[in-house]
Amino acid sequence: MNNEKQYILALDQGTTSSRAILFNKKGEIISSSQKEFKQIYPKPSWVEHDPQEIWSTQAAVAAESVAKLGLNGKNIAAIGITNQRETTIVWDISTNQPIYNAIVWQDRRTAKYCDSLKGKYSKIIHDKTGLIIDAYFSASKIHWILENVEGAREKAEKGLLRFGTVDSWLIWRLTNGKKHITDVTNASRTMLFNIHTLKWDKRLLKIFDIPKSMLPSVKESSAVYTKTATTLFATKIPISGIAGDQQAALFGQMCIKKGMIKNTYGTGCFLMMNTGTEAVSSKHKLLTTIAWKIGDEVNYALEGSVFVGGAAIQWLRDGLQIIKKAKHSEKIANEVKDSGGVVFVPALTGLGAPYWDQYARGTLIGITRGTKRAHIVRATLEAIALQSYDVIESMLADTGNKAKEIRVDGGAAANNLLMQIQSDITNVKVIRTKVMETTALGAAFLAGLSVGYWKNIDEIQNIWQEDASFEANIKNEKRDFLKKKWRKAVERSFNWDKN
Ligand SMILES: Nc1ncnc2c1ncn2[C@@H]1O[C@H](COP(=O)(O)OP(=O)(O)O)[C@@H](O)[C@H]1O
Ligand SMILES: O=P(O)(O)OC[C@H](O)CO
Repeated sequence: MNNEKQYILALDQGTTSSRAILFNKKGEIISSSQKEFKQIYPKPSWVEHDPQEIWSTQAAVAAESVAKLGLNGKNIAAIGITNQRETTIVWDISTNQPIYNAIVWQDRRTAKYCDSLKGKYSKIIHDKTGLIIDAYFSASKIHWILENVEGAREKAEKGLLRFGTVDSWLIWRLTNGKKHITDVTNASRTMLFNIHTLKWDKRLLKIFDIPKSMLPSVKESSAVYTKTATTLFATKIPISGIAGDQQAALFGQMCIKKGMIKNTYGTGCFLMMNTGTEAVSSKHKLLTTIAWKIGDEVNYALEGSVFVGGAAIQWLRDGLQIIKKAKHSEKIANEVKDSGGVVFVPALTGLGAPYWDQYARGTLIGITRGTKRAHIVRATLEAIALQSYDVIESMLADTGNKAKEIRVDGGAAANNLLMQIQSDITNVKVIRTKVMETTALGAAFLAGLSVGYWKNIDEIQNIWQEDASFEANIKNEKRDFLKKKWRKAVERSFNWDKN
């Protein structure tokens, strides 16, 4: 193998776009391509994607990222796959066609069905899967397809249907229908997988009435699973890493030791803490999930998601129209030294972890005649940090750990003031990584490890680099004051939309 001309190709299939990124040995991006695809909203609260478009955009960016540097398949040492999680695709192996659109993780059509399971099954499902019963996860979406797509149930009983999260679907296509596999991280988001035994769970399959023949075989996150067919690239390339996008980001941030935390500030904020080889059951409504399995060792994580993170800044821009660009929020918020008593709870779509109140609504409170635009913008940055703090505090309470640092990435992590506020409020050092594409980087690391592109995790750890760090710089009284006001405001946002 000529190492100088060998790269790792990461396929990052996200909720709004498909990306392909080529990394070199130093973990640097040498090429990338991205294509957005259609969001389909057939009814309020329903969200779908066209699985064929997921595949065609992903294949197109993969080819483009390689071709634009004049490279070809021979220059790719391995492919790593990372993906939007929970999104559910069911296809028919006799036609090789999906029988319905992909039902996206955000889709709420199965909320009532999930509610009907709660009384009887909450504990057993939580004990086995680490998850809280919700329409978010794949199981109820598969159930819906089997119940609502004509002929689906009969086909499933005959063994003709396959289910996959997006990683499985991409691998099915990359191998021309030869491999039906997934990895433990994606399996752990289906609500059908026992995260302790690492097996599909018979009882859960019965509860959701799903035949086992539909499910992929479950692999570790870093291993040579198969090679690509020669349709996309003329050469057969090993596929050797798979992880759901938040888990891949945790790995890309090299949060490999127990207690390490990452926060991705995108539309929402996705927080994860590595809990080592122990699956910690949360007392604060966080999810327990598999971080990765490498060799025989499984690492677990606690996860908490904040629904509205950077999206609060989008709302200032597009809804209130008090800023022109997201990045202006930093300069404007810096015009004032604090929010002047204004607190904003951006519960625009309810509140996620650790509150889980779907009826909470946005609450802007503490306004006086002296309130200016800058106070509201600053309160919005504070809100992103305070929501993240709530999740981190829950993680620390669940584990008894002390946080040494928080590693951050995502679009809004570019905002230095937000990062400073995060450190001030949490009283923990915040470290922004140099390669902000940590999700793709994580998938590349997992793929590169199993083909020997990188020798071991120690070698990868030396690649990970910090861009900037932020240390807490406020007095305890001010921190306590901010938290106290925040709690008061959050309470006022609860249940607002309930009759
Ligand atoms: N400088 C900034 N300050 C604050 N928020 C920002 C900044 N730049 C981008 N954002 C916010 O970050 C989000 C985009 O981040 P990104 O990681 O691309 O999100 P996603 O992957 O969820 O689409 C948007 O919600 C945007 O409002
Ligand atoms: O595609 P993203 O980055 O919005 O991530 C989606 C998550 O995996 C959903 O759980």
